[in-house]
This record gives sequence, structure tokens and C-alpha cells, in this order.
Amino acid sequence: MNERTGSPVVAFIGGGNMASSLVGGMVARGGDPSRIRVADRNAPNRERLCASFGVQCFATPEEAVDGADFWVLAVKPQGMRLVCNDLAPLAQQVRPVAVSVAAGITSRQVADWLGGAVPVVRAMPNTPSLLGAGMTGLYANEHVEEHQRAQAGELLAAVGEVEWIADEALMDAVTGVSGSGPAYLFLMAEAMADAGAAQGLPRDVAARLANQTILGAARMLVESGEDAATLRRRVTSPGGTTQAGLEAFEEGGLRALVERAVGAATRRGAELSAANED
Ligand SMILES: NC(=O)C1=CN([C@@H]2O[C@H](COP(=O)(O)OP(=O)(O)OC[C@H]3O[C@@H](n4cnc5c(N)ncnc54)[C@H](OP(=O)(O)O)[C@@H]3O)[C@@H](O)[C@H]2O)C=CC1
Ligand SMILES: O=C(O)[C@@H]1CCC=N1
Repeated sequence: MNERTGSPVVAFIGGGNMASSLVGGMVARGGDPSRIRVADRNAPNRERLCASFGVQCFATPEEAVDGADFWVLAVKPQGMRLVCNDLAPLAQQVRPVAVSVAAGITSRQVADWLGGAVPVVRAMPNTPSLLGAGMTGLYANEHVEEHQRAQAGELLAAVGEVEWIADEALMDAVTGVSGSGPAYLFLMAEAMADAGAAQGLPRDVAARLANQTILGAARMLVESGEDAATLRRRVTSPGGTTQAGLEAFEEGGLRALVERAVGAATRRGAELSAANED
């Protein structure tokens, strides 16, 4: 533990897309880079993280976790078992809090792979964490003590909103909505820009219109205190342009399509877990 600030030392295992977003968000919001350690086996990732955020980077997980209170496991789900097995002897010795961000992988799997009875927080963040605008679902297993749970919450709250989930089975649904969600909105931005270009707007102008519209609408959603349906109705003049556009979405089955997309992502989480069972 840091004597000066009381902040825990955090080691990230894996320094790819998600870890970079979390590390960048933490440092931008006053996190002490000397208390953040990252292991990644790719030198370009280490160099980028070190140069961008001033954190300490290592080639192996064993070096990164030395002296760390929190081990943030941020490798692909398919690589989790191997990483955990390698770290198991140390985990049993020092009993850190393992924070797994891997889609699908359950807290029981992580605890077992780390040798058993390890405090595990399962987290599902998203990449807007880089801007402090993240959304993270959190679940703690039975070995996580109250102060560890609070610290894990603070760690992720530094980069956005957090939501504790009581039933771990729902973490796959969290993944389907907010973990994968930024990609759905990026797809929407692409589609709106393409559609604007198809109507004759220059592509770059259409992209700017779409992007700023999504930003403005998102800010209204979180800042106005009003729900999405109310805000939607306020844009929609009877017999006007928005109504015409929305009717096309409804006729095309947008709601059912979104349900299918979130359902597919949620099921994929469960499949990733099952594929890593013995
Ligand atoms: N991307 C996202 O938006 C989100 C991702 N997640 C979860 O985060 C996790 C990471 O995803 P993401 O960041 O996208 O993946 P990346 O592949 O970008 O990052 C993982 C990094 O870890 C490295 N790595 C793997 N094993 C080791 C090891 N033993 N030692 C050192 N480095 C290692 C990988 O190297 P190499 O490429 O050589 O394997 C890679 O650079 C996943 O489990 C995912 O489910 C959760 C929420 C959102
Ligand atoms: O696509 C994935 O599997 C990860 C998990 C959530 C976002 N990205």
C-alpha cells in the first residue's frame, strides 16, 4: 500500500486495448503512474504505455505483480487460464485481489486457476474509460473483504460509473450491453455517416454531423435526468421528418435486432466460459 496516498499498487496483466483505456483513464484522473504496473509480452505495447502514461512496464506478469495489491487480469478470455496458472503459486502466497476483466470467464474459474479461495472481483469495463466516461459492471466473490470491495469500486469509479451486480450470471448481460456497447454506437456512427453521404453530403461532413449528434444525444441522456423515450418524443414532430425516419427503423425491426445483438453477445460470454471449463 502507498504510505503517502494510501492508494493501492495496481498491476495489469495484458497491456492491450482494454488495459490501455483503464490505465490512460486512471492516470489522466490523477492516478499515480508509479503505482501502476503493466505486463505485456509485446514490446510496442510496453513502449506505448510507458511513453503515453509514464507507468512501469514489464515483459512478464511475474515482474509486474511483484508488490501489487490488485492484479487486473486483462488478457483475452482464451489466455486467462494459462496466465492464472503461472501466477497461482504467488497468488496463494500473497493473496492479492484479482480483478478479471475477461468476458465470460467466471470468478470461480479465476479463483480455481489461481489455486483456489482467492478474492476475485469480476469487472466488465468499456473503452470510454480512457476519457473518464467508462461504465463498469462489478461482481465480487465470497473471498473479497468489504474494504477490498470498496477499493476495487474506487479503482473503476476513477474512470467512470460503476454498477455492482449481485447475481454473477448477469455479468454476461452487462457485457452484452455496456462492455460491447461502444462498438454498437460506433457502428451506428458509421451507418449514419454512410447514409448521409448517400444523400449527397461530403463523407467527412456527414461523419462530423453523425458523431457530434451522437455525443450531444448521449450527453442529454446522462445529464438531463429524462429518459430516452421522453427525449426521443421531444425531437419527433407529428408528421415531421423524425417520425418518418423512426417509422423506417420500426418497420425494419430495429428493436428486435438490438435484442438479438445483445442476446448474441450475452450468449457468447457464456460460451467463452464453457469453452474454458475442464
Ligand atoms: N476491448 C474491449 O473493449 C474490452 C475488453 N474486455 C476484456 O479485456 C480483455 C483484454 O481485451 P483486449 O484488451 O481487447 O485484448 P488485447 O489483445 O488488446 O490485449 C491483451 C494483451 O495481453 C497480452 N498478453 C496475453 N498473454 C500475456 C502474457 N502471458 N504475458 C504478457 N502479456 C500477455 C496480449 O499479447 P498477444 O497479443 O501477444 O496475445 C495483448 O497484448 C479480454 O479478456 C476482454 O474480454 C472487457 C471489456 C471491454
Ligand atoms: O469483444 C469482446 O469480447 C470484448 C468484451 C467486451 C468488449 N470487448
